[in-house]
Formats: sequence, C-alpha cells, structure tokens
Amino acid sequence: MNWDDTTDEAAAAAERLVGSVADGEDQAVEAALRPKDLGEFIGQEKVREQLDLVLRAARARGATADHVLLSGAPGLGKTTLSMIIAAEMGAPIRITSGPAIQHAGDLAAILSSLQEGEVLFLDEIHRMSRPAEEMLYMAMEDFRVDVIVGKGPGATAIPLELPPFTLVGATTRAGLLPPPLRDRFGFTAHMEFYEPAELERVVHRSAQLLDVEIDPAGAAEIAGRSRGTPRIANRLLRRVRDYAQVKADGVIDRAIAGAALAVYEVDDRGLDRLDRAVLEALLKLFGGGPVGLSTLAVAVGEERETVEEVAEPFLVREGLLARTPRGRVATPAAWAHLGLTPPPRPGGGGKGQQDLFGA
Ligand SMILES: Nc1ncnc2c1ncn2[C@@H]1O[C@H](COP(=O)(O)OP(=O)(O)OP(=O)(O)O)[C@@H](O)[C@H]1O
Ligand SMILES: [Mg+2]
Repeated sequence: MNWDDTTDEAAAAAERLVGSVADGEDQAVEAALRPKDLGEFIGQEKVREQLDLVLRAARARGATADHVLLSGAPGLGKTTLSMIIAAEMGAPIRITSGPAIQHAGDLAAILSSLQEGEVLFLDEIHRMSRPAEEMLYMAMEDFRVDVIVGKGPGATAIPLELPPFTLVGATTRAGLLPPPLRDRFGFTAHMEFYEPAELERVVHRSAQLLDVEIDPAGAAEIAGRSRGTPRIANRLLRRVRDYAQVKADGVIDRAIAGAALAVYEVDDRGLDRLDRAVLEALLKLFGGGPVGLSTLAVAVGEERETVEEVAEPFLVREGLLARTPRGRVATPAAWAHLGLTPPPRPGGGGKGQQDLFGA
C-alpha cells in the first residue's frame, strides 16, 4: 500500500463524505470539537481506564509518563488523546510527524529543545526515516542522542543528554513498526471503531458545541451512518445541519437527518455511492461473484486501487464482501442490504457462492 498523500486513492478517499481521512474543513473545526480531558473522551473504555492508571501513577511519583503508542484507523481520536495526555500531565506538547522528520538531524534538533516532562507527539510514526528511527531508540531508552559532527573518517559522535520526556507515537498501522521501536513504548493503546451508542454521544456533544439542536432519534440516525468513526460522525452532523437550516427550522430529527443524508447518498449503513456501485456490480453483473478485482473495477469505472483501498475495507469490515483466493464474493448480508434475492443454489451442490457461507 502506498501512503504517499498524493495518490489517486488518497484523493478519492479525501473527497468522500464518509472518508475517514481529515479534509480541510475537518481540520478547521476539529480543534473546537476535541475533548480536553479523559473524562470528556467518549468510548474506548479499556484504553481510557489503562491510560488513566498510567498517568495517575506517573503523577503520583512526580515522574514523566511512560512513552505511549496509539494505534488505530484514521479519525478515531489519536491526536485528541495525545493532547489529553499532555493536558492530564500538565505538560506542554510538541507536535510533529514521521514524514516531517527525514534526517536524524531534524529529530536531534527537536529532541534537544524539549523541556523536562514535555510530550512529543509523533504522528504517523511508521513513516519516519531509518536513521531518525535509530536515533529515536536511544532517545526513548536512555534520554540521550549521539549527534554526528563532520563527515567520513573525521566524523565524531557527540553525546547529548536529553531531559526526560514522554513520546506519544501514533500510527494507523502498528504492524508496520519495527519491533525494536514498538518494544520501547511502555504502553500501547489500540483504538477500536466506536459503537453506535458511543457515536450518538459524540454527535450530541458536538451538536452542543456547534449550537445545533438535535433530538435523540436524529443523533442515532447520524451515528448509525458514521462507520464507527467520530470524525465521520462530526462531518455528517455538519452536513445535516446545513440541510436543517435550509430546508427546515434548523432542528435535527430522524426525518431531517435521513433526508439530508439521502441527498448526500450516504445510506442507512454508511455506504456511499462508490460502495454501493461496487456491491451492485458484484451482485447484478456477476451474480455475487467470485469475480476478480480488475473485472469488478472496470465494471464500476474506477481504478483497481480505488476499489481495493477506498471501497473494499469498509465493505469487508461490515461483512458485505469477502476477498477469497478465487475473487471477490458477496455475502448473504450484501444481497439483503441491497434488497436483492440471491440466485438459486446451483443443482447438485456445485461450488455456488452460497456454499462459501453455508447458506
Ligand atoms: N472519543 C472521542 N470523543 C469525542 N470526540 C472524539 C473522540 N475521538 C475523536 N473525536 C473527534 O473526532 C475528530 C478526529 O479525531 P482525531 O483527529 O483525534 O483522530 P486521529 O485518530 O488523530 O485521526 P488521524 O489518523 O487522521 O490523525 C476530533 O475532532 C474529535 O473531535
Ligand atoms: Mg491525528
């Protein structure tokens, strides 16, 4: 997978209403919607409980908190949690990201300017360069870096002591981190997708901050279409608010939320036009599969990568589509979701797609 932000898939992902990556508008409003302390942070019970213990214990000892690794899909609250860690420790926070640190020298400059107890938030930590990563190992473990001065045979390493600090690393792909780096974190938090009831609370909270009136059924309607992701819930809320202002009296209820999201082609399960196009092609043109990815992509008029990286992950997670060695296959839930009837089981117990699911 290519994580370069300029790829077509990234562009396709960024312009979707149900995309999980932050767009410009998200960035502009997210600061205002971020919970400020652990008590305000909704859901992620286990992570909150564990992190609360780690931070309380460090505070009681008057020590700097252990390094924390946050892993989870985009929009689940990693950046938010890093800021909460700093706030709970009463410490300043410095924010940077893996792609911004290409040379070990860039990292040395940041590390050597940290204050004691400061939180260094390193977003997309899996995208750091190799030399920087190696410098980070020593900094995390011994609070020391070796700064190399000069080049070639005359180069010398000058050791530099660092004040104790807390590194908070964030990654969407914990599996991509080299084990020596992963092992140097005292605590790893795996962020899960949110339950609809939790997203309802996110929607209510954001509505209050944005001064929007919404009733419980309206919040449930938005939460159910938000793909387990607070960022998407907040984005859908803003679009529904627009609709409520223009077409109604500004108050959001179930009917308004449903009508607004129908305009934006986000269905009751959070699938958008592209997701549905992929499912529809799979069901209507290929009888539910198996069909190869390339064929499926041509049928929906999209790039192979767009189908694979933008549409499929959510369809797979929702149990609507399966990737099998013989190709993409629709599940019984996919037929049900689009209100279609699966073709009859082939006579003689052939290898029809229903057999894959024991239907
Ligand atoms: N637990 C939560 N409770 C309330 N709001 C939340 C929670 N988690 C995230 N949010 C909201 O979702 C938005 C996105 O969260 P955040 O920027 O922290 O995600 P992220 O995991 O850092 O995403 P990325 O991987 O794209 O950097 C924030 O503006 C915040 O308001
Ligand atoms: Mg973030």
